[in-house]
Amino acid sequence: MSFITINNIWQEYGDHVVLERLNLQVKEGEFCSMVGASGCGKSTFLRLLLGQEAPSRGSITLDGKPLTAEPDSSRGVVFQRYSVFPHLTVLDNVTIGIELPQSPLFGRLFGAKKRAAREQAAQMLEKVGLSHALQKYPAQLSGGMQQRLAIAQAFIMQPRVLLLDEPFGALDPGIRKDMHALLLQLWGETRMTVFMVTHDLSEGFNLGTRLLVFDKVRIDPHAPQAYGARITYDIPLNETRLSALSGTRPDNVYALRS
Ligand SMILES: Nc1ncnc2c1ncn2[C@@H]1O[C@H](COP(=O)(O)OP(=O)(O)OP(=O)(O)O)[C@@H](O)[C@H]1O
Repeated sequence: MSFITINNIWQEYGDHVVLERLNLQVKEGEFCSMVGASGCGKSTFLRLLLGQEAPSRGSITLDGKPLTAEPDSSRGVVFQRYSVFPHLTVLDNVTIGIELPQSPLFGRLFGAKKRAAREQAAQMLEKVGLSHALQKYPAQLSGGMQQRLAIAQAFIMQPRVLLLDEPFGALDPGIRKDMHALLLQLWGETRMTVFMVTHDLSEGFNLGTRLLVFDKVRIDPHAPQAYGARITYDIPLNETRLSALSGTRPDNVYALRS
């Protein structure tokens, strides 16, 4: 059964058609890698999935219901350059991701619950290689470390849908490999549905269970903005990996098993 259904969506800004006739059905737990030429609308598509923008035409449904206008905790996101909370330490930046859903009113936990949340956050930060920087502030971190902090922040929330916009682009190759392994591990454990934009084809092929290629099929040389991109290829990948995910997604899993 389709979890996310994209029904003939178009996105236009004035007379600039960015996306046209996009149709897609995604089952829960799929990992969609998305590639395409620069400027063809991949990030725009992510914003539509996030609910940050509404499509000019067409509809998106999640679990059979229209996407809510405002992003909520069911959808987590990592942009290529993510802004973490500058006034919070590394540890607090991740702990708050556990605190907010459990204490929406105060945004804070106390006592034993707070200690457990900090412990989980510290474990996640260890997985992204930041255990030595728990008490630092984002401004004291390198760009790659800030990006890993952003990744830890998104992963700890374990959203139902994880939207990744070139999340590993700024990382060194060795660290990128570690992050790939971590993402696949968390995806396997939580059955998140993942949409990941990448410019690195091998990354797209290696991680995804599906590769979506965005491209224009119609081009008017006199009016380059008259036609938008659509999904021109939809290639199944790593199918055994998807079928290995059995059962239903556990609710409220904040503890990460290693
Ligand atoms: N709010 C907006 N208003 C006007 N034009 C926009 C808006 N948002 C995006 N665009 C245009 O839509 C086109 C697609 O942009 P988008 O960032 O989605 O592409 P992309 O495929 O993610 O590119 P890249 O791979 O370089 O990140 C661009 O030409 C951009 O200028």
